[in-house]
Amino acid sequence: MSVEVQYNFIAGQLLANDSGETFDVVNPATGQLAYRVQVADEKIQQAAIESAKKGFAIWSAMSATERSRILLNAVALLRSRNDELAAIEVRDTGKPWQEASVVDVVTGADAIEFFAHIAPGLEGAQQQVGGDFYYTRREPLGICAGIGAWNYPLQIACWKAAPALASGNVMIFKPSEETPLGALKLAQLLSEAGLPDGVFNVVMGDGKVGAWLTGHPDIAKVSFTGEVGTGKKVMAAAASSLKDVTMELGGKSPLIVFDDADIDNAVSGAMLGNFYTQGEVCTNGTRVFVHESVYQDFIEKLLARTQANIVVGDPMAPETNFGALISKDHQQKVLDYIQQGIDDGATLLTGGTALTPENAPNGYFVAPTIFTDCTDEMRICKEEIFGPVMSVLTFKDEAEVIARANNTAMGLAAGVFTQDISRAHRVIHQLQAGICWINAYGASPAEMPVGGYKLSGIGRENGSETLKHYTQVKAVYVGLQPLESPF
Ligand SMILES: NC(=O)c1ccc[n+]([C@@H]2O[C@H](COP(=O)([O-])OP(=O)(O)OC[C@H]3O[C@@H](n4cnc5c(N)ncnc54)[C@H](O)[C@@H]3O)[C@@H](O)[C@H]2O)c1
Ligand SMILES: C[N+](C)(C)CC=O
Repeated sequence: MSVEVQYNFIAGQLLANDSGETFDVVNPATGQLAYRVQVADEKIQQAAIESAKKGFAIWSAMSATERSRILLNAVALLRSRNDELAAIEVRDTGKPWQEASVVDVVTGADAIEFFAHIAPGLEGAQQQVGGDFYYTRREPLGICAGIGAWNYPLQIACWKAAPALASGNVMIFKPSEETPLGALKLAQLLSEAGLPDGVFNVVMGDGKVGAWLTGHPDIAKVSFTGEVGTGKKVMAAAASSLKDVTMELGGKSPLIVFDDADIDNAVSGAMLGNFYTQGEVCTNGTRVFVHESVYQDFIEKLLARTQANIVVGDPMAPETNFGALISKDHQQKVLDYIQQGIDDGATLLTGGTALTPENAPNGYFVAPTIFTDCTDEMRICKEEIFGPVMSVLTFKDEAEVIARANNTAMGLAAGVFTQDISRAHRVIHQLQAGICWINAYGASPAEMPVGGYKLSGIGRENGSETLKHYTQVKAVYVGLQPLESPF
C-alpha cells in the first residue's frame, strides 16, 4: 500500500526537499503508520527565510484592517472545515473526537478572530514636550518563528499565528514532528483566504530544525510551546541574536478543594484537570489538595465517576471520551511514573495499567489513574507526567496549603474550589501561577491571557496583552522650533 507523503509549505505552496529525507507519523490509537513527512533540508530552510522576507515586505505595508479582512476569511474557512480538520487532529494526537470536534479547531479560529478584531485598534501615543512633540508607533518585529508541541497541534499553530500576523509580522512555524499535519492544513487554508505568499510558512522536522530556527539571525522572535528543558535550550539559542521569546512550558499545577466547596463541582474540576485529552494538557491540576474534613466524600465521588463515566477506546467512536497517549515511548514514560508512585508508597486507588480497548487494541492507552496517600516529596507530585495520573493530597489549613501549592519550580496554573468568595480571591492572589481558576478548571477563551510564572514560561498568549509581545515601539521626536546648538 502506498503511503501518503506530506511536504513543507513555503511561499504559498508545497515544496519538495532535495535530500529526500522523511520521517514517519504514527496514529497513536492504532500504532499504524499514518503518513510520511519530508524534512526541511537546507534548500527548504533557505527558501523559508527568503519567502518570509518577501512576505514581510508586502504584509507589513498593508493596513491592519486589510490584514484583518484576510484573517477573518481564514476564520470562516476554519469553521466551515471544522470536522475535516478535527479528524486530522484525532488521527495525529489520539484525542477523542468528542473533544477535537468542539474544541481544537474552534479555539484556534477564536484566537484568529479575536486578534483580527483588536489589532486594527493598536494605537501609538503622542505627547507635547516643550514646543516640540513626539509620537510612538507600534511596529511589527519582522520574521517570527513558532515552534509547537503535540497535544493541541492546530490550536497552538493558530494561537501563535494569530497575534503575530494580525500585528503585521510573518511566521515560520515548525509543528511537532509527532503531529505535523494540522499546521500544514492551516497554512493552505490561510493562503486560500488571501494571505500573501511567504507570510505563513511551515517547516517540518524535529529539534534540529527547531534549533536552526532559534539560532537564525534573521528571525526576530521565537514563540515556543513545549517542555521546560527544551524551552531553556531554545532561550539559550535565541540569546545568540538577542531574539525576543515567548515560552509556553510545562507545569505541575495545584488544585485546592476547601471544606466548603461544592464537592460535585470540585470532582468535575479534578477530572477535567487530569483526564481531559487523556491527561496531556499543560495546565493540568495534577496535585489535588483536599481539605481533610471533606476528603472521604471527595474520594468516594471521584472514584465512582472515574470508574463509571470514562469511556476509553477508538478516539473516533462518538462515545469515547478518553483517547490514546501520543506514542509508545510516552505510554511507557507514564507507566514508569505510575510504578514510581507505587514504589514511593502512594496508594493506587484506580487505574495504573496500560489498556487494550476492544475497538483499538493496538493503541497507546493508559487507564485513568488516581493515587491517594501522596506526599509532597514523591516524584509523582513533583514532576510533570503529562498523562492521566492524579495525585490526591490532604491539608488542614489555608496557610499550609498555599505554601505547599507554591512549593514547586513551575507556576503555570492553579485552581481553587470554595463557596467563600473572600477566601477564593485571597488564596488565588497568593498562588504563584499565571493561569488561575475559581470553581472552574481548564477554560481558556481567546480573550484571556495565558502563560506561566517561574519555570512555566515567559510572555503570554491570547488576550490583548499578547499584541505587545509581537510589536515594538518606535518613538519619533518632531522638532517644531529652530534647533539650539552649542556648535
Ligand atoms: N504552556 C503551554 O501553553 C503548553 C501547551 C502545550 C504543551 N505544553 C508543554 O509541552 C510539553 C509537551 O510537548 P512536547 O513533548 O512536544 O515538548 P518538547 O519540548 O519535546 O517539543 C516541543 C517542540 O520543540 C521542538 N524541539 C525539540 N528540541 C528543540 C530544540 N533544541 N530547539 C528548538 N526546538 C526544539 C520539538 O520538535 C517540538 O516541535 C509538556 O511539557 C507540556 O506541558 C505547554
Ligand atoms: C492551551 N491548552 C491549555 C489548551 C493546552 C495546553 O496544553
